[in-house]
Amino acid sequence: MRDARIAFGERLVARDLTLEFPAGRTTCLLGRSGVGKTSLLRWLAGLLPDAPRAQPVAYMAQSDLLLPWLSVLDNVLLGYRLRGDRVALAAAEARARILLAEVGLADRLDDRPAQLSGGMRQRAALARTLCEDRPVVLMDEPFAHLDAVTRLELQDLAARLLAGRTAVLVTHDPLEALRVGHQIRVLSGSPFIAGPAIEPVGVVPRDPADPALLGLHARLVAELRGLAP
Ligand SMILES: Nc1ncnc2c1ncn2[C@@H]1O[C@H](COP(=O)(O)OP(=O)(O)OP(=O)(O)O)[C@@H](O)[C@H]1O
Repeated sequence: MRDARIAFGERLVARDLTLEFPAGRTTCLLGRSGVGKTSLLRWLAGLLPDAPRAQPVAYMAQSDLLLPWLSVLDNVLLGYRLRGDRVALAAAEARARILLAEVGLADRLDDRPAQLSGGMRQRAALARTLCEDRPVVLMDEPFAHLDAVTRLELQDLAARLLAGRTAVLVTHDPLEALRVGHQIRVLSGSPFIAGPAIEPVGVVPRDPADPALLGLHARLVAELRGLAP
């Protein structure tokens, strides 16, 4: 994005914003609550009035946006159903079943979203996003509300499935950014600016016990604590 402006009426979230999201890589966005992370994702998705029309993206919003009257499996396949491509739908169904097994919902395919816990709904939403075969994937706190072990497992899964795609992932967790991000940007200020790109070494998903990661984690936490909310 180049010289972009993000605003809601008088409220200026960002101006003259130039950011690069390397192709085929995952960029993680960190920043205090309210700084403008979701707004940036929505801008990238072409969902804000000032934003240019974007190419089709897979977008995982902060709320799971599952349709209550559809089963878990049908929710994951919703995009394919709406596009009405029967051939793509048949192929996607096999992929959806595998993904739902990988997020631990193999025995919940026929449940309605209301029958799931919050974390399960989030896992279903994650499966739906990853099932959409799109080159650009935008994810807003995809692993919030999950227990620590599930969170690590799904970070691994997402890192594997996002390989080769251009992904932008918003998170509040610096360690998560360090595990799955090829590039990390910290947003701060109002209107916000993005700090320099941090590019941890090693392949993703990185080992959370890697001492180099823990050093960077301490640095990121200190940086975030120093920022005004
Ligand atoms: N639809 C909207 N109308 C008016 N103001 C909005 C709208 N959406 C966001 N804002 C404002 O834009 C600013 C950035 O909000 P945004 O949701 O992008 O922050 P965030 O960094 O994603 O926060 P959080 O981490 O809490 O989700 C906030 O001041 C918010 O009030």
